[in-house]
Amino acid sequence: MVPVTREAPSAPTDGAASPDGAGSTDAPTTPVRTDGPGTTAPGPSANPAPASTRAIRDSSGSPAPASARATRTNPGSPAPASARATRDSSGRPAPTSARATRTNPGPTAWEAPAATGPLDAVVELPGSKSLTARALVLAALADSPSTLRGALRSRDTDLMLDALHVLGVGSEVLDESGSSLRILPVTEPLPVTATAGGPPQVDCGLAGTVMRFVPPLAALAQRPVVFDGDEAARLRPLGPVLDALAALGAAVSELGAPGHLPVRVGPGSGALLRPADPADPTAPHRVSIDASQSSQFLSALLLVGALLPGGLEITPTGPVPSLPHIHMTVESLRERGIVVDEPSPQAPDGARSWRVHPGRPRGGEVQIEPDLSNAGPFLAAALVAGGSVTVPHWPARTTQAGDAWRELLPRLGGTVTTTVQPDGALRLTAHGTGRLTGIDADLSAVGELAPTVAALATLASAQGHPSRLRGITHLRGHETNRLAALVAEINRLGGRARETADGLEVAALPAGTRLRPACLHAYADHRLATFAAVTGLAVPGTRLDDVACTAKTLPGFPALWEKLLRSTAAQVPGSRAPAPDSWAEAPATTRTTQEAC
Ligand SMILES: O=C(O)C1=C[C@@H](OP(=O)(O)O)[C@@H](O)[C@H](O)C1
Ligand SMILES: C=C(OP(=O)(O)O)C(=O)O
Repeated sequence: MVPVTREAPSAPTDGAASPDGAGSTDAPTTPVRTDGPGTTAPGPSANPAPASTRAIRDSSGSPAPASARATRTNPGSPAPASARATRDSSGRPAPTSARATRTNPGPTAWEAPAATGPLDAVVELPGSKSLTARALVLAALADSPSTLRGALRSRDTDLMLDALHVLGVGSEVLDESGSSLRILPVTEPLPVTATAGGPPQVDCGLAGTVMRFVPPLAALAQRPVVFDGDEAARLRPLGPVLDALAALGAAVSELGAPGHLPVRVGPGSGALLRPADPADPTAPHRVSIDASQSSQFLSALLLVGALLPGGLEITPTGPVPSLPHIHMTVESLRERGIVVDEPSPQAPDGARSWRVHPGRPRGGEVQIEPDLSNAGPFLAAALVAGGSVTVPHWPARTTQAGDAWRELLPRLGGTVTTTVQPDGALRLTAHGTGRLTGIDADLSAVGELAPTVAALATLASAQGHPSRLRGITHLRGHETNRLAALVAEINRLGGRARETADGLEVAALPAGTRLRPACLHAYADHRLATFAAVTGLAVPGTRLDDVACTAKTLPGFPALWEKLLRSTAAQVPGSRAPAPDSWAEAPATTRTTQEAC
């Protein structure tokens, strides 16, 4: 296996490489083996990024120069400022720099509104983060321009768009909301724009999709690209992707802690652009990868596989979490004409291979589904407050993990009904009474739903019901160590939670226990923020140190949540929903307080 190199920390230099490697300064200088597969994300003190590697950021802390983030109608020509407006959490266009920097909690906390009565709400959700990320990457590599409708515009997806611009991809915003986008693709070697002050840089923010899906594209580019992100992103695991790219012949240099951002990835001698076997150009490239820490490692390779001459065969060495996300990747490829062979579901871990046949994804129209994972907190609110919450445009068939809400919510004390819309999609309604039940669930396939499940489990524990969430070891490498964070926040509320080897347990409290209002911590994690919002419904006085981090995947969350709570069935004539003890007397409004957590 070709080693990933670890550089003595220094300001990275540009290394324009021709596909045959001439002129590359991206090649290893001191080949040093770094981490092995299975590395877990170290705690903050275990992973200090060397100060000198931070020199690639500018003095303001903004990782990428503004020019690199400009939306372009074709490579190299900056688009008008209006085309790159994004929305802040209030829905107003945000300055470009707002999405390039980490959310700063600041001195104010958000007062999570408590439920004042049963709900009767319809919530329209923006597009799926995961589908938007895949649609952007595949549109970037397509055989013709693509038009995305219903795309999510959030911090993660805007960073993805910015990253693709660095790789030469063009884009145009087609409507006022920014959710209709035209993407102008590139062919390999991807025309990465040279920059004067060093290698082009990609800011991954805290987006797993950006930090895992884009480095393989840099391995097909004209020159190396440096990837970095938030401090918290430097703790997220990346090593197996780097190992796999290096094994395939890319030039990979770790600039900080082994297996973590920042890294430089380049084409090296261009091995990924040549047949794996010159004697048999139809033979696929082959690689093994340990994807037990994140399904995104496997998705990252699947997304780029068709571009390699002969295609790519990938064999995960062990279990893969979040399998619906792998199906989503495979379906996204197939919808664009790429042939993918999947292993038999019966094949044991370590003996499963995915083969992506060579080809170029088709461009054209793509409609993005609403984000069903982000539907979770809103649907959960019906179980906590009582009443009902409806999400329209729920796809009748989907690969999204969030479809599992249909099965999970009834196990937590709710009921779920659907009606068919004229266009064939569903209107999905969650109904609740305020009475919750605990759950014992293996969430390995749907780990991103765990924080919302944990919020309901916490409230169920105060009604006398224990819960156990299993199969989610990999949540320790999410935006924060979610198992540790959830346990800390549940206990801060007066619950009794503990980490297990592969998840967490929430012990039953005496039925009728009143949880303690507290100022909860988001850890810059959007799903910890929505955990606080859901628990706050039944624990009046709950506050949150950083609601702005919800902009990672759902800009406008506080306003949407406030609107949800205004739609109480109590205000609907004829409503007869029961009034649980936990309802607050205060009206449901979202406020911030000057008091810090
Ligand atoms: O591919 C994707 O879009 C995602 C895959 C999953 O990652 P993990 O397998 O790391 O959990 C999921 O949790 C994440 O929110 C999005
Ligand atoms: C794990 C998540 O995000 P990411 O795509 O950054 O991994 C998530 O959204 O729950």
